Amino acid sequence: MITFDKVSRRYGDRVAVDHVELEVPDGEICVLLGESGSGKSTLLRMVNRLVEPSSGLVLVQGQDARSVHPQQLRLKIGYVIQSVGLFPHWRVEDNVATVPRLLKWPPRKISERTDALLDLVGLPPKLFRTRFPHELSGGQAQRVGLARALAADPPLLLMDEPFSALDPATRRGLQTSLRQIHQETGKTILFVTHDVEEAIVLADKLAVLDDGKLVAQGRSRDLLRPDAPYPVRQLFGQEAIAFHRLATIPAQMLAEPGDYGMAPVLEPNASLKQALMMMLAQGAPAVKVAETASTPGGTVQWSSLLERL
Ligand SMILES: Nc1ncnc2c1ncn2[C@@H]1O[C@H](COP(=O)(O)OP(=O)(O)OP(=O)(O)O)[C@@H](O)[C@H]1O
Repeated sequence: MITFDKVSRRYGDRVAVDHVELEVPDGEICVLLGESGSGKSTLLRMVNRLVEPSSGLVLVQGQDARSVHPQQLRLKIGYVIQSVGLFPHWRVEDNVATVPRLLKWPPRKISERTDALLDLVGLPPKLFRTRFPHELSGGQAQRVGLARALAADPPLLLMDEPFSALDPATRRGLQTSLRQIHQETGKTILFVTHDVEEAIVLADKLAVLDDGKLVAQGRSRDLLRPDAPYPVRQLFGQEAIAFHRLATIPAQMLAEPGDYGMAPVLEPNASLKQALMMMLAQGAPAVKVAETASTPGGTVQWSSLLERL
C-alpha cells in the first residue's frame, strides 16, 4: 500500500502537487490521470524519493518514505519510464539482472529468474536473452524494461507514461500484457498516463489530477458519470463520457439468453464499448457474447445497450 497524506510539492511560487490525499491499495493498479503539467510525475516520484514533498507524508507499506535510505527504498520499488533507459552496451540478460546482481543473488538464481521474467513479458529467452537494446523494437525494449523492474520481485511498481512513445497497436499489446502480469504477480502498481483510454483499460482505481489537486478518485465506472466534477468531464470530453463509461462495463452483464441468428460474436471478456463498436461497424442490431466454462454468454441488443448510455 502507498499512502499520500496531505502531500504538497512547491517549486518557488508554483504548486506542482497540492495537498493530495490518496491511497493505493495493495495489489491494485492505481492510474494517475491528468493533463500535461497537472503534477502526475511529481506525485509518483515522491514514492521512490526522486522528489521530496514540501509538506505532508508519503507512506510506503506503512513506513514514512523519508525514514528509509533512498537506495534501500528503490530496491523495493520497480520503476518503469517512457524512455526505458536500458544500458545500451549490456545484453538483455544483463539489463534484466541489474538489481539481482546488486543484491548479490547467486548466478544460477539470477539466470533462472531472467528466463522466467522474459517468458512473463512475452520475450522467449532463446531469442532475446543475448540481444543488445539496439536490436529490439520499442515495444520489445519496453518489455525488457518491465522485466528489469520486476527482477528482484519488488512489491511495488511505479510506471511513468511507459507506453506513450509506442504506436497504438503495440501499446494495446503492452496494456493487455501488463494486466495479465498484474493478475499473475499481484503487484501494487502506480501508473501515470494522460491517455484516457489507457487509464480505463488499466485502472482498478483512477485518480484524476488537475493543476496539482486530486479532483476525483474511485473506480472508472463510478467516476464516468454526467455529473462528474468539471475537470473529469473536460478530460474525458463531455459528449464522450457515456461512451467511455461503456468501456468499464463487461458486455457479459447485458447478455441475455437467446440466439439472434447471424449476430456477430464478441470475445467473452469484451466491454460494452466493444459491443457498440461491433454493432456500428457491422450494422447489426445485436451481438453475441461467446460463452466460457464459467460464464453463460448470450446476446446484447442495441436497445438494452442504449438504456445503459
Ligand atoms: N524540477 C522542477 N522545477 C520547477 N518546476 C517543476 C519541476 N518539476 C515539475 N515542475 C512543475 O510542476 C508542475 C507539474 O509537473 P509534472 O511533471 O509533475 O506534471 P505531469 O502531470 O507529470 O506532466 P506531463 O504529463 O507533461 O509529464 C508543472 O507545472 C511543472 O512545470
